[in-house]
Amino acid sequence: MRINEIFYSLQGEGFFTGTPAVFIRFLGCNLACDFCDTVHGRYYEATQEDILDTISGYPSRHVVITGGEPSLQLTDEFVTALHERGYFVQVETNGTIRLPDTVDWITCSPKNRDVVYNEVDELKVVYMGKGQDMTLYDGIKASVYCLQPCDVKDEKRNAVIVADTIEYIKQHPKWRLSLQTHKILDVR
Ligand SMILES: C[S@@+](CC[C@H](N)C(=O)[O-])C[C@H]1O[C@@H](n2cnc3c(N)ncnc32)[C@H](O)[C@@H]1O
Ligand SMILES: Nc1nc2[nH]cc(C(=O)O)c2c(=O)[nH]1
Ligand code: SF4
Ligand SMILES: [Mg+2]
Repeated sequence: MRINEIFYSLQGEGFFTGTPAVFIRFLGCNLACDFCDTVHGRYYEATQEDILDTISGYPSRHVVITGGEPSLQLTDEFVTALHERGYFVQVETNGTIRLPDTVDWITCSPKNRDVVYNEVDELKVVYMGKGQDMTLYDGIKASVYCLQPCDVKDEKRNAVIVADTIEYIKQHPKWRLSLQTHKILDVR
C-alpha cells in the first residue's frame, strides 16, 4: 500500500472530534480540490503487516483512514485485519467510489454530484461561504450532518467563512458546526 503518513493524534473534525485516533493517510486522489489541505505526493510503500505493526504501538483502537482518497486502496481484507485487532475503522471519503461494507463509520465529504452513497454515517460538507448550493446534498441521508468552514489560508477570509457557516447552521438546524480543531490547537 502507498502510505503518505501514519500518525497519532486527536480526531480534529466532525462527530468524533477530540477522540484519540491513529491516522493512516493513503497516497493518491481521484479529485484535485483547489482548497485541499493534504500534502500530496510524498509516500512510502508498506505492507498491511507493516501498517498493523506501526499502529499497534499506539494505545487507541480508533483508526481514521484518510488521504488522498482512501477508497482507491482500502480493501475488505485490510478492514477485517483491523477488526481482528480490535480497531474501530472510520474512513474519510469524497464518496465517489464505494468503500468495503465492513467499514464502521463513513464520513463522506462530497465535492461533486458523483456520490455513490444515498446514506452514510456522517456527511461533512466543506462550506465556502454564503450562496453555496447546498441542494447538492439533499439526496444523502446521514446520522450526523456537519458543516466545516473551508480553510483558505487567509485569516480575514476564514473569519468571514466561519461567520457564514454559523449563520447557515442557525437557519438550517439539521447541520452542526465542525471546526478543524487540530489547526486551531496547532497539533497534527
Ligand atoms: C483531505 S480530505 C481526505 C479524504 C477525502 N479525500 C475527502 O475529501 O473526504 C479530509 C477532509 O478534509 C476536508 N478538507 C480538505 N481541505 C480542506 C480545507 N481547506 N478546509 C476545510 N476542510 C478541508 C475534506 O473535505 C475532508 O472532509
Ligand atoms: N487531527 C486531525 N484530524 C483530522 N481529521 C481528518 C483529517 C484529515 O486530514 O483527513 C485530520 C487531520 O489531518 N488531523
Ligand atoms: S477529494 Fe479529498 S484528498 Fe482529494 S483533493 Fe479533494 S479534499 Fe483533497
Ligand atoms: Mg486534514
